[in-house]
This record gives sequence, C-alpha cells and structure tokens, in this order.
Amino acid sequence: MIKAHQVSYSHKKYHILKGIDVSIEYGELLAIVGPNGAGKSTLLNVLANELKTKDTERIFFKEKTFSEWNIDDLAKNKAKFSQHNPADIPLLVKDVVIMGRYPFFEASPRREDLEAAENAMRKTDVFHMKNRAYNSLSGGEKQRVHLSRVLAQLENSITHKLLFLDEPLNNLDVKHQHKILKTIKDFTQKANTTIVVIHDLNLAAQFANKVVLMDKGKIVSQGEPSVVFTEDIITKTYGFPCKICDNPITKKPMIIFG
Ligand SMILES: Nc1ncnc2c1ncn2[C@@H]1O[C@H](COP(=O)(O)OP(=O)(O)OP(=O)(O)O)[C@@H](O)[C@H]1O
Repeated sequence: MIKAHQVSYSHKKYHILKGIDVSIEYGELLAIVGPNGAGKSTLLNVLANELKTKDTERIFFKEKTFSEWNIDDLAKNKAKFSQHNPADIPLLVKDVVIMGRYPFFEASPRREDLEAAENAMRKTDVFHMKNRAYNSLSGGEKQRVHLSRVLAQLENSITHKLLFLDEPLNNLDVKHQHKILKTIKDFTQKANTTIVVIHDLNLAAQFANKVVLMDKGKIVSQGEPSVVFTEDIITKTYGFPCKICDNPITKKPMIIFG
C-alpha cells in the first residue's frame, strides 16, 4: 500500500530523518510514537508527500511514486489532517467541512458531496453545530471540524485509501478521543490504511495494529504493540522509567510511567 525504503530528510545542515524503512498494508493502522523532536511529524509529512526530499522517489503508494500520480486522483486516494490548522476561518462549520469535497465537484456541491459532509460531521460530533461560525468554536471543536473535512474527502468509492493524521487527539476530551479513534479504526478496517502520529502510548497500543517508535530521526523499533512496548525499549527511548502490564480489558500492553 505505502512503502518507503531508506528515506532521509535534511534541512540545511540538520539531518532530521535518517534511513527510514516502513511498509504499511491496507487494513493496517500504524501509530508513529516517540519523544518530542524525534521526527514523527517530519516522517508523516514526507510519507504524505507534503515535504519533498531527495528520497521522495523511494516512496511508493500503491506501487507508484508520487510523481507518477495524477494530482486529482491523489486527492481522492489520500488525505491528511495537520497538527496546525488556521484558528481564523470566516465561514460556517458546514462550509469548512465541504472544502474536503473540493476535489469532487466544480461549481457547487452535488447531493453526494453534501451527504459525505453530513456523514463526516456526524462521525466527529459536529453536525449539531453545522450552521455556527467556525470562529466561534472552542479549540477542540475546531479540531473536530477539520477531522470532519478530512473524513469527508475520503468518503468515496475508491478502494485502499490512505489517511494521515498528525496528533488528531490534542485538545479532545476523552469521549471524543475514543470516538475519533473508533471512527479511524472503522475506516481502516474497510481495507484502507491510516498512519497517525500520537503521544498517548496506551491509545496507540489499544487501537494500532503496528507501531513505529522513533528517536533522533531514526526508527528505534517497529512492529505490533507488544513488540515495541517493552519496559526496556520505552524507558530507554523516553529517558523515563515505566512499567508495562496487560490492560485487563483490552489485553493490550498498558504503559505506566513513573
Ligand atoms: N526547519 C527546521 N530547521 C531546523 N530543525 C528543524 C526544522 N524543522 C524541524 N526541525 C527539527 O527536526 C526535529 C524533528 O521535528 P518533528 O516536528 O518531526 O518532531 P516530532 O517528533 O513530530 O516532535 P513533537 O513530538 O515535539 O511534535 C526537531 O528536533 C525539530 O526541531
């Protein structure tokens, strides 16, 4: 689905990513975790083709490099939620969400575009505020509107779509964190792929099939949560002690710091 082989990224004299190898199949939810400054967002941006490197040609999405893709087709196949969204957009909530449908219509949205926007707003719990001014929303509500826009973009009949999310849970309360992760998991299970940068290791363990742990621009460990989340690996990488046991409900690793 998406494969990167020996991808590095430098900015001026800074080597931010070093020799990254990742491969994600459809149906997989990959969590990228690691301490501040590890290179998680940079890797996500490089994989999403929003940051070019000399190694961009070593990234294959559905067996093609990004330069071989038609831009309009790419917008229907992949979408990205960014960590930094504008705080000031003088539009109604529903008009921000419909932006996700711009790749699909010309002058005005069709019935299916409006339906896709409505479905996405329901999934992120913003439908009841669709006629409110975006600028009047709280930080977490704005974030859910942007998640809705990205989900609306990927509501189409194409198989094997790719969703990138950079820290989508920041600002969200616990109910919405779980609701969004459940929505993402459902999306992934329909033979799609999701790559999410996330700080909460327990949520990563609960929802991801695969984890990439980064530090200092390199991958320290990757695999199923039980492989990556060991006391030794996590304590060393974060420079902070932890204990790991089985979560009594999910049976996934449960990390307790301190
Ligand atoms: N333009 C730049 N110039 C110099 N250093 C940069 C530049 N952009 C990023 N970096 C550095 O690259 C490293 C990786 O940044 P990145 O944002 O990918 O980290 P991250 O793992 O997502 O961090 P966080 O968890 O804090 O969001 C950081 O040390 C950052 O300071």
